[in-house]
Amino acid sequence: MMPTVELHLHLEGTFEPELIFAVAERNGITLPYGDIEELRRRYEFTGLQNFLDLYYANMAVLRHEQDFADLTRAYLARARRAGVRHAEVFFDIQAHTSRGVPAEVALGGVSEALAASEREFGISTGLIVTFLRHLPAEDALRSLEEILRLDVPLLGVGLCSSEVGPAAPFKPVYDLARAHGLRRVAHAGEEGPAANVREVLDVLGVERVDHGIRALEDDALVDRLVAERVPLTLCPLSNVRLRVLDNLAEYPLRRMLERGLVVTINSDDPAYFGGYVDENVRQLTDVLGLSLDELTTLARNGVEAAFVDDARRAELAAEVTAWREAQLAHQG
Ligand code: HPA
Ligand SMILES: [Zn+2]
Repeated sequence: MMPTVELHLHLEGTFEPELIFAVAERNGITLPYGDIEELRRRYEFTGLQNFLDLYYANMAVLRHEQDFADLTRAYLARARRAGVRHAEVFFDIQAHTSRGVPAEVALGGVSEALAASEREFGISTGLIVTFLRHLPAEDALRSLEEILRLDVPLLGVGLCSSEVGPAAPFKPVYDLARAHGLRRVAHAGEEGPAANVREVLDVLGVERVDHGIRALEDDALVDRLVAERVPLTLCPLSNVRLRVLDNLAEYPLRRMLERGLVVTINSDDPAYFGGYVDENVRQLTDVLGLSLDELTTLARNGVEAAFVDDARRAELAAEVTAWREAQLAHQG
């Protein structure tokens, strides 16, 4: 199994139908679907918004600290089987506080599970709180101020949800994050144009771009991303399911690698999009015929793009090299 760094993963997007039903039941909540099969039949999306509607509806059964811990542990257990060695996970805190779950309850459960991850699953972790672009930026700022007062280890901040309206109003959020030594990422160039990628780089000062696939529409921007080695966290199965692309065969991965973009493969919302990171890599490898060199580059890009210290980066890099050598020995 290829050792993998996962950098674009929404914890709420790992909420599998079986666990949704189990958590709903123990919380005394009746779901608007009769059974798991009926829920699964809704997993046909026409675009980002139509997916987000279901994603927000399902996460509303999460109420107690244990629910958030169970969600996080279930992801980590599955990620381990996918070869994930380091994960920087997104958590949509406002999607929980806005429906009355206290930030300390939601973050308490998530961070408890993340803190045990190295010991339980051998996966080092970091927590990135992602603010919702469809809500006012003032709400995000208040939310970050509240989180900073809590005793929760935080790696960074991000921005997600519908890619409509400018990102610029979120600048105070990113400035505050930077002042507190937090790392900064944002979704851009998924459904929105390349100009959105420029905006999060120039105005928010992000260090990685989540998705960013539509940056390809702007040659000068691509040159800049290459020159500055700004990583793009790609999510191939997500892009196909949300109709950013028609099918995986059209995925411009090889073009991006040949251009020298620091691209990484990730799963986004694997419970909704048909596969965890191993499945994303497997399907891309089958459809595009990725070589061992290309897979190695993808794995090394993940190591480069991770927000880890030098010691952890060296360990992760050594695992990739050991995997590559085992593959070469196997081929030879
Ligand atoms: O793919 C996505 N895009 C934007 N916001 C999201 N929140 C969960 N998944 C996504
Ligand atoms: Zn995402």
